[in-house]
Amino acid sequence: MEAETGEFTFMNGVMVARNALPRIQTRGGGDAKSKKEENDNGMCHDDSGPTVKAQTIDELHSLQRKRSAPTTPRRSAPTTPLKDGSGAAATAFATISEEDREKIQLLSISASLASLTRENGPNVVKGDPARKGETTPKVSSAHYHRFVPNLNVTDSYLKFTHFLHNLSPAELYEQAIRYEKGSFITSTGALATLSGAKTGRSPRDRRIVKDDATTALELWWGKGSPNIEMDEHTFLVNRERAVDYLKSLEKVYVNDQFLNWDPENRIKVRIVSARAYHSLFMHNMCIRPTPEELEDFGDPDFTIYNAGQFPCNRYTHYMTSSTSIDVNLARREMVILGTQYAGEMKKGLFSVMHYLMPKRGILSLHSGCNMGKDGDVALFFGLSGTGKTTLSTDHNRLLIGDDEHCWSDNGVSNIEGGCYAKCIDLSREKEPDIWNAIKFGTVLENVVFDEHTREVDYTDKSVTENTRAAYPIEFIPNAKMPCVGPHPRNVILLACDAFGVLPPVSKLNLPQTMYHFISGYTALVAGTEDGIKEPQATFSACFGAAFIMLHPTRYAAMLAEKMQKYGATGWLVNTGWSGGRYGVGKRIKLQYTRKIIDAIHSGKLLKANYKKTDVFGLEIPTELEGVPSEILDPINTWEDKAEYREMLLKLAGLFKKNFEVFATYKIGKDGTLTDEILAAGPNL
Ligand SMILES: Nc1ncnc2c1ncn2[C@@H]1O[C@H](COP(=O)(O)OP(=O)(O)O)[C@@H](O)[C@H]1O
Ligand SMILES: C=C(OP(=O)(O)O)C(=O)O
Ligand SMILES: [Ca+2]
Ligand SMILES: [Mn+2]
Repeated sequence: MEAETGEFTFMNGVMVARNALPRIQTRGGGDAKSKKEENDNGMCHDDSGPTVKAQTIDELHSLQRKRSAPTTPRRSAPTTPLKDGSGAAATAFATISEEDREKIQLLSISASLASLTRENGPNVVKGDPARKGETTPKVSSAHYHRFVPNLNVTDSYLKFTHFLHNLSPAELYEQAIRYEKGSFITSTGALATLSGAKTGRSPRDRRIVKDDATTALELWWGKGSPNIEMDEHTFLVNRERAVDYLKSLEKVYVNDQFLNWDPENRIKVRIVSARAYHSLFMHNMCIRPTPEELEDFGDPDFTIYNAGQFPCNRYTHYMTSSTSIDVNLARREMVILGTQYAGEMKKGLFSVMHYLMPKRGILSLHSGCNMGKDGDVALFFGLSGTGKTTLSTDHNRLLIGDDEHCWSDNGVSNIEGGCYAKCIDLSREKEPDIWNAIKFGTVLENVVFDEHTREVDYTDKSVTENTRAAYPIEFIPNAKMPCVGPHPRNVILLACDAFGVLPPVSKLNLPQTMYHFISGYTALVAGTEDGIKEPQATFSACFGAAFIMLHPTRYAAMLAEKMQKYGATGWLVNTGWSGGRYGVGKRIKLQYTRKIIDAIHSGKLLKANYKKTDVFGLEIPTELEGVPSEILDPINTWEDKAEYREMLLKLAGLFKKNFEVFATYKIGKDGTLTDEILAAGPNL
């Protein structure tokens, strides 16, 4: 069989075997030429199915994508007045046309990208420059606000800036995979990305504009404050640098979204960024507008310029590294240079909320939040890695949010629209809801995966220990939508005590709750290398000193007032070590911590028998269902009791020392709470 050797040739466009085997007969058999309905040119053809409705390849491709339908039914403005003269009134009522809406959006985005020293906003065009024919008609900003020809024209003035506005996750996947190195789809459909050299926040590079008028007086400055100052001029230098960088690119991503599920206190945010990864991250983390809300978005209340791939200029005043995260409250803008860590955007906006909300009498909280079926709400405060995300994600309760909340007279509301979970050592068994949330749409930062199967190895720390997953809150099956709830019943303060001396759970009175809230203690282990490392105590006021804008006592006073008013109970939960310090003991089993949390929620723990510990004076339960009784008092778990005592006193001393700076401040209007709070600390 010659044909099987693959020797074919073309002859007058017809493929024949070289040694000219008899022609293969077409379906139907017999003499083809005798059948009228078949071609008579002697060529094979395939008429087995219906044909496509396109004449060309381009046409075929254009058939594939359907234009997103306008979501709001629009009343079109009548072109001619109606006979009864109602035409004018009808025109006034009519919503604006699609075209005008588009122009308003273009102008708003052009204004966001405007240089402050040169021409007005740049010429912007919506769509991907790589996909010609899919962009909207180019609209020059000159059409709108430059009636006099500007002779002082630069090259950037001549350039059109393409922007991709609120792309869908699918579109952002395509962008990331096509244009950003290190972007891959994992076996469960998540988008694996790399955040670059920075895999965590850079608090020492975070600067806030200090002006003479308001911020100098209002904000917390000086010792202990996270707010490192910068002047307005330097901010503008960095802003110009970021904007120029963004405009020099082929295209930028623009996200228009919301913060805060409380409709009365919702903030409109715009994020301009250079990477699809950043756009998808914020799509997941902020509240996603409905198509209708997006059409009526208008101008944002706050704008982030994320030029993280580009460094700041070290010759610029105040700059101490190539990274700078700058917040200007008066301009309602934030600039990011020299770091691509996406958490910087999320936590930057949180800082802004820590300023805006208290001004309205609303308390902003660095806490997770969930709610039982009966409407009992719990807050979970704690520094990074203490368990806010893990413990607020509870299969038996409704998740309101994992990290940032507001507590107003109406109850609690989540600031965000998504969660940002740590994934180091993540397991399906221990944290099934987070595990299952890592699917299509989720951003997976800095994880390591099998190059072929794309299965993620959550134990691998090759890139960083701070591996993360960012997903929309709806990816958690029992998310509470909308993410709001009534006033909290329990306020749980989480500490990961690597000294191993704090009890797994203590019931706190109000002054104790305030003492521990202001202290904001946790102890993690410095360094991730092998070998035993000394635990490092961290005190971060309000469990979020890195994000608060006002003096800690301002938030503490509001928390005390609200807890008192609504009768919430405070708890201190140690999610850290038991049976010895880090290196000797072990981290308390997540299973036990969950039992403790369950008993707090159900109200059972409130009714338990308690005894008081010495030094810290904490009320600890003697028994708790599902938890071995001996671990409830940490001294039982230490082999060497003298060593325990030594460690306990050491930690107590660190608490005392940390609190010294707060001793001079008064809390509450008459300051009555202050003495009680001071007395609520450890006794040495
Ligand atoms: N007993 C425990 N309680 C809470 N978390 C624990 C416990 N033991 C281990 N962990 C792990 O500690 C980490 C807590 O991190 P996370 O919940 O993301 O903290 P946060 O949201 O406060 O930054 C998770 O990786 C979790 O699996
Ligand atoms: C995103 C962060 O928060 P957390 O670790 O509390 O989840 C962070 O600190 O960068
Ligand atoms: Ca949503
Ligand atoms: Mn978290």
